[in-house]
Amino acid sequence: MQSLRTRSPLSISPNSADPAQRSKAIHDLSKACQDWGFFLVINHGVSESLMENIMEGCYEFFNLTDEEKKAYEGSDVLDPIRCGTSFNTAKETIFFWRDFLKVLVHPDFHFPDKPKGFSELALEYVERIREISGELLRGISVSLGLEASYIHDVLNLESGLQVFVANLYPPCPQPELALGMPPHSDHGLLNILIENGVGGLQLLHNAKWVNVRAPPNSFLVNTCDHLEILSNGRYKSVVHRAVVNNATTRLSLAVANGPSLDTIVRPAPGLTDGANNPPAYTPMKYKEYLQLQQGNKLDQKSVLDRIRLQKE
Ligand SMILES: O=C(O)CCC(=O)C(=O)O
Ligand SMILES: [Fe+2]
Repeated sequence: MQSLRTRSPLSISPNSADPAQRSKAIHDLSKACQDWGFFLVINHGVSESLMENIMEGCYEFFNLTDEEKKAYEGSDVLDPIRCGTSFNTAKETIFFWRDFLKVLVHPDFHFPDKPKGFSELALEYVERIREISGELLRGISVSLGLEASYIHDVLNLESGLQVFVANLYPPCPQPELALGMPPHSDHGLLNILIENGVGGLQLLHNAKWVNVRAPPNSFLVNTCDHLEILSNGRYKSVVHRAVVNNATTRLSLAVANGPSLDTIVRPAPGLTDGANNPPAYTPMKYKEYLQLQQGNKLDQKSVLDRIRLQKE
């Protein structure tokens, strides 16, 4: 797997003092986005203890009683706090071997008030993730030949949507008959994931499933549908899934970073030209896209396929 071994995400900042290091990092970033759509960020400056404590908070949340968790169930896909099983049990006939907690944490911060202290930790964690995501998106803008602040400005990241998603996959007696999460791509711009050292994530690369691990203290980042739209298909979102095992509980924590809900997203005009490279996706408001994806069965890249203009 491609790994982005920068000294810190800051070293890809266009304002970095060392131009050679900066251009190497941007080149690596561009290659990682094009070749794999998944990469590791190490030496990112987020403390080990914050990463451990936030995972611990997730375990404790899932260990609350069913009664306590019921208060956070939610009903609408845009409810600020939702927890449950599978992905969307209203639409699925076969459920997935997964418990989840999904919380909207930006532009307004929401969070369950239990377990004690979890909310304060989460606030600190998602702020750090937003800094890393913002820095990576500056590098990605430059790698696409755009102004460093292009993605931030055009997609209104000042009020960008950030979603905290904890996934718990308990041991499954017949793992070969079940999936934790079905093949899908993610809706936003960049997802940033950590896990508890138990494998299970797989990505589709050249029509084969490849196992992916996020080593301790690293972030596993993947490019999502709205980066594919904005880059007019240059950086594709990658289909991935979670498999389960019969021995150990797996916990993953993904933070989704996307445009603001009211932004209409379209391919960057600077990356299209009339005849040779016309816009390949219909503009759509991010909120509508999200409602379509979260309100249905999770199915490969089905929502992106609906707005694709040139069929692949
Ligand atoms: O658990 C995992 O590793 C995958 C989670 C995931 O794909 C997601 O939350 O979108
Ligand atoms: Fe995902």
